[in-house]
Amino acid sequence: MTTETTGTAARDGDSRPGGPADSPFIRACRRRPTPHTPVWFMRQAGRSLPEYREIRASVPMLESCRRPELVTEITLQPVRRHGVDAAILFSDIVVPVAAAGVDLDIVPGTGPVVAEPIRTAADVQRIRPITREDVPYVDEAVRQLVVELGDTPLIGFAGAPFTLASYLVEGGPSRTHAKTKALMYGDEELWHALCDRLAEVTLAFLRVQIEAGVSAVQLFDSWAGALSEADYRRYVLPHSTAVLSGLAHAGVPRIHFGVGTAELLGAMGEAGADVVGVDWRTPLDVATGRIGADKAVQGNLDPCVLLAPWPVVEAEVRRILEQGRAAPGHVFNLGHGVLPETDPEVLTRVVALVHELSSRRADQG
Ligand SMILES: Cc1c2[nH]c(c1CCC(=O)O)Cc1[nH]c(c(CCC(=O)O)c1C)Cc1[nH]c(c(CCC(=O)O)c1C)Cc1[nH]c(c(CCC(=O)O)c1C)C2
Repeated sequence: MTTETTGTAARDGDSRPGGPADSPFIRACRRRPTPHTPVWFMRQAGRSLPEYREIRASVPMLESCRRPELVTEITLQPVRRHGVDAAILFSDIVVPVAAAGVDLDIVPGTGPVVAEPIRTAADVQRIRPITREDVPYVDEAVRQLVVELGDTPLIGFAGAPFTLASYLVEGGPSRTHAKTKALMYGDEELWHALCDRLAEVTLAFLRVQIEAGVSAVQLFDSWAGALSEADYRRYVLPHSTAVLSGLAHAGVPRIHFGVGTAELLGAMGEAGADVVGVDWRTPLDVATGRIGADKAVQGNLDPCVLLAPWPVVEAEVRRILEQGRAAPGHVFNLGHGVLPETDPEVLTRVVALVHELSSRRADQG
């Protein structure tokens, strides 16, 4: 496939049988009928896979995100092993922020750690706007992957302004997001300036991935569930809307995900999503009632259930498929990322089970 044919305009009308745009995953995102319920797993590339641990043993996390040949290999691993319906680019939400000039590292066993946290207007100015030249390795990896994946769609992603702001203001992972909220409530102008800048970086990063050929994008606002709906609407929604509505004409479905967001599901849909990710706390039929019939849902198996005996896993998969029927489109996934201690064979079995149960139902009409 040439560069021209992977462009947005071509993909928009590209629903030729067999192409990624006609895959069960993209069809479900667009609320079209599918031969089976598509399934992929957040954090499907990662420490649950021995082949991933082997590659990463000698390469630090951020460096592995900057080496296209490693990104390609790691992204493909779960597709080969599990037969999932979509690949997700191997990267991290802090990759574009590092490219924007923020000094940070991803520390094993901890996560992102920022050398000098962002807490003043001058700090915000240290976050530069980015272009493709700042993330050439992402552009290159996506182009390689689109060729390697053939008919399997590739999901691009980025962190949403609130979740990124939390790492930048706290300086690292936080349970309470206390410093972030103190800044948000204490200096609303500075808060919005920070989120404006992060929305700009995020939008640019997603556009690079779309130009390079990803078939869908997911905006991770993992920690938005820390806020009330009123505060979410006031402090966060405008910025996530700037990102998602900025991609309204990009021709790819937009997935919006967070954890603990039962009260925010309606607002997260309003931000301009085609698909809303739901964690395990809200049944998919209830979630659909909150999100509305004009959006698909993604989720929502509790990642901890994968550590239980198989009959428990099987019963939960059946329940979620059943409740997912209330939605106009359902992408099966976990409610959050795969835990490192998960047996990868269980993931493979879940993919087969989702396909088997849902295609039997499709056969019956
Ligand atoms: C595999 C991995 C990643 N990031 C980190 C790791 C662990 C590094 C290691 O192997 O040591 C550090 C890494 N990066 C981050 C964390 C979380 C730290 C915390 O608890 O705050 C860790 C351990 C921050 C991060 N990073 C990400 C999020 C949003 C998703 C989520 O909520 O889990 C968040 C919050 C996105 C992310 N990060 C990653 C992906 C890969 C694609 C896939 O899903 O297969 C994705 C989508 C990759």
